[in-house]
Amino acid sequence: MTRDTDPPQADAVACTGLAYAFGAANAVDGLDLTVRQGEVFGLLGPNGAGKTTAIRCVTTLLPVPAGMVRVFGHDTAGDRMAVRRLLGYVPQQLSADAGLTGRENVALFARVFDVPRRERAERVAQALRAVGLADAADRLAATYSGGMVRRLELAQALVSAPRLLILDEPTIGLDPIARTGVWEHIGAVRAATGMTVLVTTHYMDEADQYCDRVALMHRGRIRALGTPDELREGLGARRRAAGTATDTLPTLEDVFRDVAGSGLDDEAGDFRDVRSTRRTARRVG
Ligand SMILES: Nc1ncnc2c1ncn2[C@@H]1O[C@H](COP(=O)(O)OP(=O)(O)OP(=O)(O)O)[C@@H](O)[C@H]1O
Repeated sequence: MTRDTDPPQADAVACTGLAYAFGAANAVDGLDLTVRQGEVFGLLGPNGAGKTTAIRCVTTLLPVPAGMVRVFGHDTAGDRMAVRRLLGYVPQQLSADAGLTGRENVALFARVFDVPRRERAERVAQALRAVGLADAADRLAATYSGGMVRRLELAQALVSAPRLLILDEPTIGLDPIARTGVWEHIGAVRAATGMTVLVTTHYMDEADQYCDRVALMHRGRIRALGTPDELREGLGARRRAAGTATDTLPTLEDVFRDVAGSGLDDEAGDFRDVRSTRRTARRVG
């Protein structure tokens, strides 16, 4: 599904030399990244790797001080509104209002995203159905479980029929069944619409199972990129060459550790990262 205004064959996301610093700290440090149309792309990396900062540049919520970001060929710097119309974003932070019903929460997003008034009621109902919340639509969000809240936030992002859905740790703090539920609903919408998905996650099993390609980000840059199989086989080959191969094929977590090294345990992340992760986990848990 392309639109007339899109440059032909444009990638869903193309970042070239993207850099973003908070004061003297380079959160994103020369990021080159391409997300192809229609794929589910996983951005992985330890706390503080720069994933959220990069994603916020793609969504236009942060400016792009250095480098370039294009979404379906539209430059985020020059064509901000065109980019915003193309994407749906589920941030780490809570975006649903506990004092509104599920339907009211989604309707609010429909208004903000300029869904035509005549279509709004049906589009809201459609988004709620797509995430399995039709029966709970008229209950206050305060009564929802953590998994239902996350699916409600997904419906909020889907109501504008985005061509690119960006999810920042969509399943953090959820139990395994709720996690599967979130991914199944994403998969069903994707199968119906061909939507592209860019997701960050710390769950390697999810990346392995649901992502077409993954990129491992560390200290502001991409350190490894490929399908989960390619990454595993690549590490296996390096281990064979070094004479350290074992009988079992490496896991994606092994690849992650190989790329991030000791930075995984003690160098990356800070108080802000921990606080943000815990806050998210608490409210959805
Ligand atoms: N508002 C901010 N002010 C100052 N520093 C920030 C801010 N936001 C992020 N940072 C710093 O930028 C770096 C990248 O953070 P970012 O949140 O992008 O990483 P992340 O990979 O998304 O981490 P996590 O997995 O914990 O969400 C970190 O060192 C972080 O401390």
